Amino acid sequence: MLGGFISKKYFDRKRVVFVSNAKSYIESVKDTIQRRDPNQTEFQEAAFTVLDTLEPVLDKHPEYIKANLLERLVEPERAIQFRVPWQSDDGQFHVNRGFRVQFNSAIGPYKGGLRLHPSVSLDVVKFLGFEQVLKNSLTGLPIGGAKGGSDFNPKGKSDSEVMRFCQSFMTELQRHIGPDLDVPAGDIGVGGREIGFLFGAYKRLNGYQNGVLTGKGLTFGGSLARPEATGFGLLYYTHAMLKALGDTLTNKKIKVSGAGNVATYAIQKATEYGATVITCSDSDGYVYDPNGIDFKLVKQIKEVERGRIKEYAQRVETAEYHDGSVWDFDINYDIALPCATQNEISKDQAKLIAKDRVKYVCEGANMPSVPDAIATYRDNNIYYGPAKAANAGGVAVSALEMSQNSERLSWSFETVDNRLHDIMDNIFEISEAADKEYQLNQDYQAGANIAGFEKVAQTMMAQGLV
Ligand SMILES: NC(=O)C1=CN([C@@H]2O[C@H](COP(=O)(O)OP(=O)(O)OC[C@H]3O[C@@H](n4cnc5c(N)ncnc54)[C@H](O)[C@@H]3O)[C@@H](O)[C@H]2O)C=CC1
Ligand SMILES: O=C(O)CCC(=O)C(=O)O
Repeated sequence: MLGGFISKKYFDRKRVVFVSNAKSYIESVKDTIQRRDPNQTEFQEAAFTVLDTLEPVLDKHPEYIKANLLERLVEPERAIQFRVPWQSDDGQFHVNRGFRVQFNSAIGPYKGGLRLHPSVSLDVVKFLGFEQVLKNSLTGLPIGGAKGGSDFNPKGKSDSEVMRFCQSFMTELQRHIGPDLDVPAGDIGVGGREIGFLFGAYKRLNGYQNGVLTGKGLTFGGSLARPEATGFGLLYYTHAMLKALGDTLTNKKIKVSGAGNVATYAIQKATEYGATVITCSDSDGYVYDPNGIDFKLVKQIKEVERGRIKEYAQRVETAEYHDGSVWDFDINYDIALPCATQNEISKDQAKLIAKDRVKYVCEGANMPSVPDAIATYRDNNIYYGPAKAANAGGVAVSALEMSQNSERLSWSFETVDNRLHDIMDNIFEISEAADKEYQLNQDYQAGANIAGFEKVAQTMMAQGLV
């Protein structure tokens, strides 16, 4: 069958690409990405990491090559950039950039978070949007992929400044979103406070449509267990992986990075499983507590007081604070759960993870390990749970929030949490099944990419030239 495509020509504007097989087709798609957006290094990292694992699927489905499916998959359906003017408390006028990348709507309305951080750019939003497409597919729920945000820095801003920014941001974003069109939620720098301000601004312009955002407050359509979902889901996934490998979380020593939404609830659930979380961090430094990090205190300092993690060590006698990255801290432990940000683990830091006898790395943050770090895990027989599988619990419960909004009912915490647990078990199972089907030797990263891709690919094929 594949022979039919040998020497097939694709006419790509002025270039002629000879596609002889799956491998050269993938290389030609990577060339196209590089040629179109040479400076989008984070998007390239996310896209190439996925493309490099799809060769066996294309060998099995040469019709995807004929349909030039990968080139369509890596091109967002729509990328919106807009001006966000706002006024600070001292009366000065400021302008930030807003983005929404609506990446793929094959299997449902666009869905994905909004990030407020100075590093946000079209590149970052595209990498996150691309990851979201396959992640959302893995949840088994009917949601397409998107991401958005702004280079606005919420650090040190007053509540009024954050509110005025959110109102201005939504003044533009509102024309592009809707309960059946595109449903944003939180991400770095966007939690319950920001979603409330964004929802209020949307409502003033369009009336009450509570399915337009997720992560809402419980009094206006939010779901119980959404704040906990990403962190809890990460531990349900990790638990499923360890179980499949004949191991448990009990008495394991865990390093967590970050001290935000994902990290806080990951620490809580890990502790409930009988593990000890010995670290957490922010962008200045990390806390080490051999007795186990108290998630309630982290939440109080970071979410309520909006302070720095340094303050944790000032309040807990057994804890130490150090400037720098938690991944440079040399101590033996069992499991690494990066929950801060992209590319936080370099190749050298991955080597230290291996030296520190870590057996498992499961990602709460999006793309926290650089490609060379992932290769280092593989070389050292460290089992690796990639972000798009391990952190899918947040968006999964967002989709359950959409269901509750549609039926105008609220489910109990237990109902949502049980469904989350089932979804995370299923994500591990389908990733493992793809790993076995394609004989990948316990490569759960490739397994997740393939399982997420197959549903989107089949759907895009069924929908014609989309
Ligand atoms: N909130 C959610 O539901 C989901 C979040 N994620 C991902 O999880 C990660 C964390 O997001 P959230 O917890 O929601 O954000 P957040 O804004 O609540 O917390 C982020 C935390 O990371 C820390 N941080 C930022 N840069 C850092 C660095 N370079 N080193 C150490 N710490 C750093 C911040 O100080 C903050 O404590 C991000 O990669 C996000 O995309 C993934 C899936 C869902
Ligand atoms: O809940 C959502 O829609 C967004 C979650 C998210 O941004 C993510 O999975 O990275």
